Amino acid sequence: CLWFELRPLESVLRTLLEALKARDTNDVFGQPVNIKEVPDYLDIVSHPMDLSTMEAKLERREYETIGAFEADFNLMVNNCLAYNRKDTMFYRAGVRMREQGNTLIEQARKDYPDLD
Ligand SMILES: CCOC(=O)c1ccc2c(c1)NC(=O)[C@@H](C)N2
Repeated sequence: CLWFELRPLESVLRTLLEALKARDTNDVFGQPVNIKEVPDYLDIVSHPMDLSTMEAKLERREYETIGAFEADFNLMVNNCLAYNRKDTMFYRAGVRMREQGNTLIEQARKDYPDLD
């Protein structure tokens, strides 16, 4: 439809974001980490990132390329792997999200090289 043609990047990133949300089955990446619940989080993570924040940035057209979107995705995953111990559900969810997300994002970069 016309919308996709006028803003192909926004359309591709929205589709990517929905696919990432669908793979977040434990819903650990959907919202910012709750600092009241995890008081030492900011001692270790200087730049928090989550899928809802990425969605807000997308809506505000803050991503100019697929690569810029990928950078926030990597930040989100690396924060998770840095904060959580290896023997936690959170850490395993981070490894799985990294694997599944990288596959989705790299495919989008191949399908839409002019958007990267
Ligand atoms: C209601 C308590 O929620 C949490 O403790 C919590 C909730 C979500 C989390 C998280 C912790 N830690 C994380 O590293 C990221 C990936 N997600």
